[in-house]
Amino acid sequence: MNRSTFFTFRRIWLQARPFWGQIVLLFFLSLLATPIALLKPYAVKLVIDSAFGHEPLPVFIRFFFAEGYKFSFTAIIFAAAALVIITALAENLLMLVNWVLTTYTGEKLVLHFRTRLFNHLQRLSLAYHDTAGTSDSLYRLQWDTTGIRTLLLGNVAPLFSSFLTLFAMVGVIFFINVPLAIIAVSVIPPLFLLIRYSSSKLKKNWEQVKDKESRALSVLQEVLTSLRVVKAFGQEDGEEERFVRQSDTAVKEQIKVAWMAASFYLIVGLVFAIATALFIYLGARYVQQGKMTLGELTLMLAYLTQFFAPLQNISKIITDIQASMASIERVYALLDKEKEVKETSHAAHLLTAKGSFRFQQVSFGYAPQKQTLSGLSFEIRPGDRVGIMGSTGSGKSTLIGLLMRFYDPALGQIVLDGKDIRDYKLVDYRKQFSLVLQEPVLFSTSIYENIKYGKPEATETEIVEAAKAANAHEFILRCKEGYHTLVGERGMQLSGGERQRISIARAFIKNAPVLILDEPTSSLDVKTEAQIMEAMERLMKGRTTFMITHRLDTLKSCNVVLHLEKGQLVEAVRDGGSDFVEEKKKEFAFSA
Ligand SMILES: Nc1ncnc2c1ncn2[C@@H]1O[C@H](COP(=O)(O)OP(=O)(O)OP(=O)(O)O)[C@@H](O)[C@H]1O
Repeated sequence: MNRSTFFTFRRIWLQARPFWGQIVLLFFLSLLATPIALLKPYAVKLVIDSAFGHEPLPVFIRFFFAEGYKFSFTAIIFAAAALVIITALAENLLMLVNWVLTTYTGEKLVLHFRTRLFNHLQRLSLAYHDTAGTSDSLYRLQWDTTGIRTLLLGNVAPLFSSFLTLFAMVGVIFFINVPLAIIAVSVIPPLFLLIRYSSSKLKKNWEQVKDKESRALSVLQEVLTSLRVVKAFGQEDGEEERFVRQSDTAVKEQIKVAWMAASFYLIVGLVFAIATALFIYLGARYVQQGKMTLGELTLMLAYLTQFFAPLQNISKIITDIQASMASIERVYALLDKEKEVKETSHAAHLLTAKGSFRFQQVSFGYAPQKQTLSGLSFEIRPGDRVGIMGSTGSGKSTLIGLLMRFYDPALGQIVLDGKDIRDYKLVDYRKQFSLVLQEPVLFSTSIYENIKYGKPEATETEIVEAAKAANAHEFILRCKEGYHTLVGERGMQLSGGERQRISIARAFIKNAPVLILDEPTSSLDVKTEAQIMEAMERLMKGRTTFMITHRLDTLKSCNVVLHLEKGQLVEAVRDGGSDFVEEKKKEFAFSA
């Protein structure tokens, strides 16, 4: 085991801390399997050597019989039959307890690991998610996390008990016959060399399989979440082909792994067969020469199979461990990704901000070599209504991303109420914002729950008030189940205007001092837009508002206008909104 594998094992063991008790108990239960395995073939030896032959009964069986019955034929075959039943009963009882405890511990272990990853994923920066995409994270969350169950319960615990059974078997067969035992044990060194060689290769292949499978899943996810576009462009067959192509590469990798594992087992089987052949040849000679009884040979042969069983188990488990380790390492690779926006050690609590912002020479780029925003400086007072305009790709959404601390500036600083925003607790800071997007995001639950999302402790009266303020109450009452109507995945069962009104109600109920509006009416018809603008006017009152818009008329209601081009602030106008807009209108008419 190299250093990094050892380190990963240590992390896994620490991760499983709440379940140490159960894991250790499972381990002890598995130890009971060894004496049972040793007792199982003993009944046949009793019948051959003691019932038909003249060997005395072993002490531990003689103990159960009255003096006169110790050597009778009936007593011996009765003892053999009883031994079969008792060992079978013990074996099955053990299996039952093992099964239940393994399922319980395994499911809890995975859930615990999955929750930790989910928690981390939600806090990873948007920059990470934008680059990695959701399906890879989903695959790691759903499939790779199960590696911890397979490793600790399906691999490591059985590995220990297999080793113990192996040692016990070695002891027993050496006790019965030394030369035969040497033949049996001679398979161990070549077997371990083989395991060492193939397990490192298998691990690399398993990593490839996981990677390819996660890519195939990403095609599925992309298509299922964009079905409208796929259907509209009649691309169903094309997408199917893309899915099959991606899945095919995963299948090819799987086949490679299967080939490697199967060839490995083939060689292992061959090694065992050669040892067994030698064993039978020598054993038969010993019986012929009277050096051992037939019962002993039968018992040795049974032990030989039982000696090979843990060895076979060990080789299988060590190769299986590679798959679990590949999965777990993928999970840890995600857990090790630093949350990009971090609080400073002295981050302060913030209850309700006044809402004044200052950008000081702020620069930012998604990639280190390319600046998306450069040297932005401006000042916003509490209650300002800030319109952000600029051509597409000029950096408006990026500016909002920085404002909400989805990203941190590479240079410069953003100050809220006189303090760098990095010096506030992140949770408190984000509570200062309400967000209304062009494409409102709703969750697949009821209208009621979607509004409540803005304030989980809200009462029913507050929810209805918020809906009224958002001009949403009437349409909600017209829905079949009123506030308890389900909105479908991402709110798809509602119209764009209805979704927007719910998202405004959600912003109302949050009652945050800063409001972000990202072109909230640009995808609506004129009548709906008027109703929504009216609700929005109410929402903006008394809050610092940042509004991204391409519409010059919307800018008229703003007292500050920021004009971005190519990541730079080309104009910042205060209290000249109308004149500025008229000027721009002329400019655009001229350039058109
Ligand atoms: N997650 C991202 N990773 C890398 N580059 C990005 C990312 N998001 C945006 N960009 C790039 O940053 C630049 C500014 O994008 P941004 O979305 O801020 O512009 P915008 O002004 O809001 O555009 P639009 O009006 O079209 O929405 C663009 O060149 C864009 O390609």
